[in-house]
Amino acid sequence: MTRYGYFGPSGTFTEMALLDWPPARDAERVPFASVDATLAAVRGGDVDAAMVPIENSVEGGVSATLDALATGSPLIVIAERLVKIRFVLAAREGMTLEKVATIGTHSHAWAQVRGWVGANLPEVTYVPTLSTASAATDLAPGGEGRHDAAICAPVAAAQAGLQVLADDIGDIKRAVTRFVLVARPNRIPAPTGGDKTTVVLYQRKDMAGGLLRLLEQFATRGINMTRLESRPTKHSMGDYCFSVDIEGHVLDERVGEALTGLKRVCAEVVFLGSYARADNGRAQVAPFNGDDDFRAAARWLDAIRDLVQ
Ligand SMILES: O=C(O)C(=O)Cc1ccccc1
Repeated sequence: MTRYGYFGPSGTFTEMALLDWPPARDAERVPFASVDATLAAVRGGDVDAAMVPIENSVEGGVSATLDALATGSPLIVIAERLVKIRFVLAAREGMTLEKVATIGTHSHAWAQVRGWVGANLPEVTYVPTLSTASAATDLAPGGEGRHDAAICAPVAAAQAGLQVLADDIGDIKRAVTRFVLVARPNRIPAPTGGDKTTVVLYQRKDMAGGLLRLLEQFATRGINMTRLESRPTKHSMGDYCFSVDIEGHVLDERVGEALTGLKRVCAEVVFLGSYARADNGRAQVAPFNGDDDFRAAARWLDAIRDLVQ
C-alpha cells in the first residue's frame, strides 16, 4: 500500500491538501515536522510520495520547499492541490483576546494575518512554530503552552480542544496556498491536456540579458509561464537560479523543444515534473505552436533531409 508523507502534524493546511488527493484518503498518511524532513522521507524511501506547500497567493513561494526540490537527489512533482486558507486565533479555555500577549504560528501564516494582528493586538509578541497545527497542539492538554494563543486552521483548533477567540482573521480573504505531491522520479503522469511542468534553471554565467535568453525559449514556442521565482544558489552573493512553472506537459512538442533549447543554453536544467493542474484549466497554446504544427514542420524537414546522399 502507498505511504503518503506530509508536512504535519495532523491539522496543518498541508494535511488538508493531502486529504484532497483521493488516493491518499484510504492510504497510510505519515506526518513529518518540517518540509525538509518530509522531502528527506521521500528521498530515503520511508514514504512513496509526500505533500508539501510550495506557493501562497499572498506570501509567494515557500523557500524551504523550492530550495529542497532544486538540490539533492532528484524528486518530481506528480500532482498539485489548491487549498483555501482560513485562519482562526485559538486559545485554551479561560484566555480572552485582551489577555493574549504571545501568539504562536507558522511564519507563512503570520505574514498573512499581520494586518489583523496590528489592528487588534498591536502589543503582541510573535512566537514562530514549525507549523500552524503544532502551534495549536502546543496548547492542547499535555502541551507545553509556550504561547497564549495559536493561529491555525479551524480543524487544528478543534482537534486540540481550543476555543476560537477570533475567526477568519486572514488579511486577504481569498488567500489560496498551492501544495505539491512529490515522489522519486520513477514515472511521470500521462498528459491530460491541462498540465503544468516545473523546472529549475541555472544560467551558464551571469551576463546582460541572461534571463531573457532562458525565457525566450518559452516565448518563441508560445508557452505560457505561470510562476517565475529567483532563488539564491547559495554558492556566492548575487548567484541565482530560476524556478519556473509553465503550461504544458513534457510530451507536448513545444515543451519538449523548449526543454532541449534550455538544456543547450543553461549550465543546468533540473526537471521537476509534469502533472495535471489543480484548477482544471487547459493550457494556452499560441497560434502555430500546437503538436500538429511542430510535427508537420518536422516531417517537412525530414523529407528534405531524406534527399541528402
Ligand atoms: O503550517 C501549516 O499548516 C502548513 O501547512 C503550512 C502553511 C502555513 C500557512 C499557510 C499555508 C500553509
